Amino acid sequence: MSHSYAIEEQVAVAAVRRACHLTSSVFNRLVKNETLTKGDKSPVTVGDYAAQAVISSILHHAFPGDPIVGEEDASDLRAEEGRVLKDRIIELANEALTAELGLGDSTTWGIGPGQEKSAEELLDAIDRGNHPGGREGRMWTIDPIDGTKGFLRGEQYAVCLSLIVDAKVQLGVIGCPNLPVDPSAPENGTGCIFTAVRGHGAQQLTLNGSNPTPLVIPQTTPETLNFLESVEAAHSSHSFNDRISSILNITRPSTRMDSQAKYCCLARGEGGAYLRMPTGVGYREKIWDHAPGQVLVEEAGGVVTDSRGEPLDFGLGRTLGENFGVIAAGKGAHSRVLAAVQEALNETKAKV
Ligand SMILES: Nc1ncnc2c1ncn2[C@@H]1O[C@H](COP(=O)(O)O)[C@@H](OP(=O)(O)O)[C@H]1O
Ligand SMILES: [Mg+2]
Ligand SMILES: [Mg+2]
Ligand SMILES: [Mg+2]
Repeated sequence: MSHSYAIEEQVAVAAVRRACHLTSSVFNRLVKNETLTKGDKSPVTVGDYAAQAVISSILHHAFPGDPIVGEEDASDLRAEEGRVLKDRIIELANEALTAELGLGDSTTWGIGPGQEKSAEELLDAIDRGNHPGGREGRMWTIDPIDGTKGFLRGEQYAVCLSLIVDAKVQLGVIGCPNLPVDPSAPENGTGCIFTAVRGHGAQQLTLNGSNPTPLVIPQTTPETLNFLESVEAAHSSHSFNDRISSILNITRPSTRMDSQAKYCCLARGEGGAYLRMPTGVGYREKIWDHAPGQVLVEEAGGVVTDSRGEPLDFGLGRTLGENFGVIAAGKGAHSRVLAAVQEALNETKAKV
């Protein structure tokens, strides 16, 4: 029997719950100057920084020796111009670390409610996410807000955490505060957590940690297959997906959604395939954007590969290396989508 990672899962779910509490409460209070534009032109908010500080602090308490590959770093906050932003982040992180969320008496693993931390401790917690990644040993990935653009629009985003051991994702936890608990009754409320442990299945919980429901991707027929894709046209090629839809005679329009909520929806049978093909050359996909989603979909019975049909390699560092895109789908659908993708790629090559 494979390792159950029971303590890791408990700590990871608690950390994601605290971070989701933070991001959903900050959204309505977010003011104009609380968002920065990073060097790569992408946005980052006080919510991203504070959520990484919270998750990293909880992981450090429970597993002090484990390295972390986190999206954000605190260098902009340590500069004098970052003072106001920093003070706000410290306030938000401490609010989330000390909140009574009904996680029980969990002082042993530091899942709180804990003590307030100093600014220096919280900036250091953010910067502990600077691990370069690699092929050996245990490491966590944190994407404190995946789909920051969706978060800013009030649409989908996800708080994403994974544990990678010797380049294999063993545990994935994804919190989706804005995702309907029951897709067939969206009026019944939003807020879900998805968890998966390799060899032990995938499940959905409510945001307060209750109602565990096992997830299995249903069979799709040509009539029910459709694509999940990014909202942002710069993140994946919409026109390529249209081409694949037409090769496969798919008439249902693609469902556009930000973040790894796409992997979560796929895992619970909303949408038959997630296709993310590069829009140009040069961008390398980050491991924190795919690690928890990959184990979740695989444990729900699906398949995740690149456009060559190769598994994603989480042992290359902070990125997945040269970008061959991502195809995630249920078992039957995956081979059909992969064949169509390869056909479309060959057509393009033949034209050049
Ligand atoms: N040119 C590009 N191609 C593909 N992904 C990109 C990209 N630029 C940014 N991204 C990534 O796309 C993620 C969002 O994916 P999606 O479009 O599925 O919502 C971003 O995560 P963050 O929002 O965490 O920064 C970012 O890492
Ligand atoms: Mg980002
Ligand atoms: Mg991301
Ligand atoms: Mg992010």
